[in-house]
Order: sequence, then structure tokens, then C-alpha cells
Amino acid sequence: MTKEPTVSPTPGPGDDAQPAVVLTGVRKHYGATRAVDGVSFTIARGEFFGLLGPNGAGKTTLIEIMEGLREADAGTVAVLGTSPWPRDRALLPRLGVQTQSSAFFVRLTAREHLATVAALYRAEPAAVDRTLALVGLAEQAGTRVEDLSGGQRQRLAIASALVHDPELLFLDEPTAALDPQARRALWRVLRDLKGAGRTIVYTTHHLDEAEALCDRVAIMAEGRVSALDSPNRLIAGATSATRLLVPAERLTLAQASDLPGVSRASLEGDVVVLETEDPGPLLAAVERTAGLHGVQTRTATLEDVYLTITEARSTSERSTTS
Ligand SMILES: Nc1ncnc2c1ncn2[C@@H]1O[C@H](COP(=O)(O)OP(=O)(O)OP(=O)(O)O)[C@@H](O)[C@H]1O
Repeated sequence: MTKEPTVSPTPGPGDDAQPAVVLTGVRKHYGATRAVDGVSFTIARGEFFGLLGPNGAGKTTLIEIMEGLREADAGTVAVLGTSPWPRDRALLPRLGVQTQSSAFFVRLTAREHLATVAALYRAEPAAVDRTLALVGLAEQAGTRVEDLSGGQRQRLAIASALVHDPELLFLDEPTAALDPQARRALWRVLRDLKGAGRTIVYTTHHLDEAEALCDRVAIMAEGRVSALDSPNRLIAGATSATRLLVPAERLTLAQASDLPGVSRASLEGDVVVLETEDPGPLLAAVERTAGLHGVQTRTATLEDVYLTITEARSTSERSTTS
């Protein structure tokens, strides 16, 4: 993924003032399982919206409802101003969908595969090579799909979701099989898409990725939205603690606990982790006791917020069921 051709700036048809998605009280139960249990939120046009949550939280069910692949049991769903259920043929070309289990024509080359997808959507033929270049597959255009690596297939799946220039893109863990370089390259592609006005609904288990890319994230647990805001606001609202990481050979846990302002001290691998609300005096004390060489400071991340929310949720579930 070296080249980064620009994305066509033309937004698709539709009213840009209208939200991309509006969900109100959406529910979906499978027998006794409340997969989606009363979800309401709005996704603005042009927003990069992350849907996060542990396995089984209800993300896929909710996305399939938005895509028009499943009917909600209750609530209302509007996607680009229309109801996706029953399936609306006029809506389908305005959506781009990449899933974990994308189907490929494996005996075709990457270009032939994408040309077939483009023809299904009646996209212009020039879109094929443009989209292959966009996802960094220009050099593999003549390679059979069955000979592509896992990460290259992942990029082809994204190209297949993009080739018809949709207004709203659903990307389900698109970087799951990518190496770190390819992952960062895809981040740039996704930022370009957002810059070109596309709305992106994104699921990922990479919290650093959600923090770097998403305008807002919804954290789901047990079928409900437990938190919804920008990553920065979620982080700022969740904790003010700073963590100091001190090489363990220079500070014992007993010494650490006696330092001023330490709210918690623990040993993680070869570092002692000190949590504090007041890093200034603690840093000075660490300098006197252990020196500052190799000491790192960490502020909270979206991953900390996510773990706090999802662990609190599963703890309260355990206590109500026991
Ligand atoms: N077709 C189905 N029939 C019965 N139960 C289902 C079905 N699909 C999902 N479920 C259940 O609904 C709940 C939510 O599943 P869902 O796949 O929506 O979660 P998810 O957040 O996408 O999980 P993951 O991160 O593992 O993909 C789970 O308890 C799951 O077992």
C-alpha cells in the first residue's frame, strides 16, 4: 500500500443535511437472547462512527439491521433517509458493505473480481483500477484472488465495498488481518474517504485504531449502548489518573506504595506501574528514589475507558445473576 490516489470528492445522491443513520429504540431478540436491547443513536453525514464492544455485544446484529439484512423486532431505523427493511433496491447502491466473511471469485484476478463487482453495481469501468490503487493493490491487479495473501484479500474486500462510490460504508474489522504497515496505510485511505465526505460505520477490536480514526464511538455491551461520545471526551470523562512506569529493578512495590500521591502500585512485567491523580510531586519523588532514566508516563487511552465500561457491565451482570 504505497500509493494514495485521491478519492472522488463527489458525494452521492441525497440530502446532505439529513443524518446518515437514525436509530430509535431498536431491539432484536433471538429467543431469550437480547442481542440488541433498545438502541438509539444518530450518525451524521460525513461522520466516522465506531461501533465497539466485546464478542456477542450485538454489533453485527445492529449493523445487519442498518444494512437491511435483518428486520428489527421493534424500534425505527432510517438509513440515508429511508427504511432499510423491507429491502430497498434503491438504497443498496448507496451502501458499501465489507464483512469478515467476504465472498470472492477466487479463480479470477483481483482486477477481474473487482470488475465483476463493479458491473453488478453498474459502476464505471475506470473505477476498477482507481479503487485497486486506492487500497494499494495496483501491483496485484493481475494476480488471482486465490494467490493473494490474507491481508491483500482483506484490501480487495474493502475495494469491493468501495468500487461503486457509496455514500455510507460499513466496515467490519477491516484491519483484522493486516500487518502494522498495511494497517497504517489503510488508516490513510479511510481518512481520505472521510475527507471526501463519506460516512463510515466501523467496527474494530483495535482500540488505538478507534481512538485515532473515529469522530465518535458507541461502546456496546449486552445489547445496549453503554457509552457514546468522541474518544477524547470519553477519555477525559472517565479518569484523570496518570500512570508512571518505572523499571522494576530500580523500585520495589513497597517503596512505590510509600511515594506521595500514589493511588495504586502494581508490578506489570519488568515495570512498576504507579497510578496518581497528581503526577508532579510523584515524578519528583520518583526522581529522588529511582532516578528518571527509563521512566515513562501514560495518560488514559480509549482502551482503558473501554475496559472499565465493559468490565463494570460484566461484573454487574454477574452480581445480578448470582
Ligand atoms: N442468528 C442468530 N441466532 C441466534 N443467536 C444469535 C444469532 N446471531 C447472533 N446471536 C446472538 O446474539 C448476541 C449478539 O451477537 P452479535 O453477533 O450481534 O455480537 P457481536 O457484537 O457482533 O459479536 P462479535 O464481536 O463476536 O462479532 C450473541 O449472544 C449471539 O450469540
